[in-house]
Amino acid sequence: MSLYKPETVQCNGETFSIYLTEEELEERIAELGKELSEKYEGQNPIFIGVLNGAYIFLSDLMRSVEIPCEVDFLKLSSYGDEKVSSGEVTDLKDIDADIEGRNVILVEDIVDTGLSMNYLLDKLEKKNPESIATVTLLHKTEATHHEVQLDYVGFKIPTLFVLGYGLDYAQEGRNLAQIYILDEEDQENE
Ligand SMILES: O=P(O)(O)OC[C@H]1O[C@H](OP(=O)(O)OP(=O)(O)O)[C@H](O)[C@@H]1O
Ligand code: HPA
Repeated sequence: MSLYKPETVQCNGETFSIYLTEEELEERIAELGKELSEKYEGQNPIFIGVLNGAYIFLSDLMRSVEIPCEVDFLKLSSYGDEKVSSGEVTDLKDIDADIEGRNVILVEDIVDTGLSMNYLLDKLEKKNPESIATVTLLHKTEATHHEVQLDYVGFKIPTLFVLGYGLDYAQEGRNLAQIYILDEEDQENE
């Protein structure tokens, strides 16, 4: 299979450079899968992926987990076509599964301001699961100003816009096989 992984990429007129390679992603996701397999042995956890961004990460993460598990999805939006959060979360789809009494693993592609994760935790806790753990591939540590519980973090990253491996800029770029970052100078000039 050939993967789409150029050194730099133009998206909506802006230039992004490679930040995390396919190998780095694979290695870290295998580690996370191993940790989750050990932690949830015998518990049949349910992974809940947050559409759209988390679909590629979730698919790789689940396939690195070596215990019985299930999956469901919900869908939110707060960025629209912009690089900054609108500050409001729009619910676009709820989960179908009944998670009462279940061990839930909530999977995000990125925690930026923390608004979405904070909102999701509140929403899922009301459904009375046995436990909720959170996993995010990327965490913009210095940008997060909402209170969030983060249990498993793939990579801590700077406050710069990123793209690829499920993450978009105005819906483009999700099919890139690696993570790309906007040049710091370009971001500062905005
Ligand atoms: O921590 P925050 O500032 O809330 O940002 C994180 C959220 O932003 C992105 O979703 P987006 O609203 O862009 O929708 P998408 O997943 O469909 O791209 C991402 O997938 C997270 O859900
Ligand atoms: O840096 C980002 N890139 C893509 N989507 C996002 N959603 C929040 N932050 C980001």
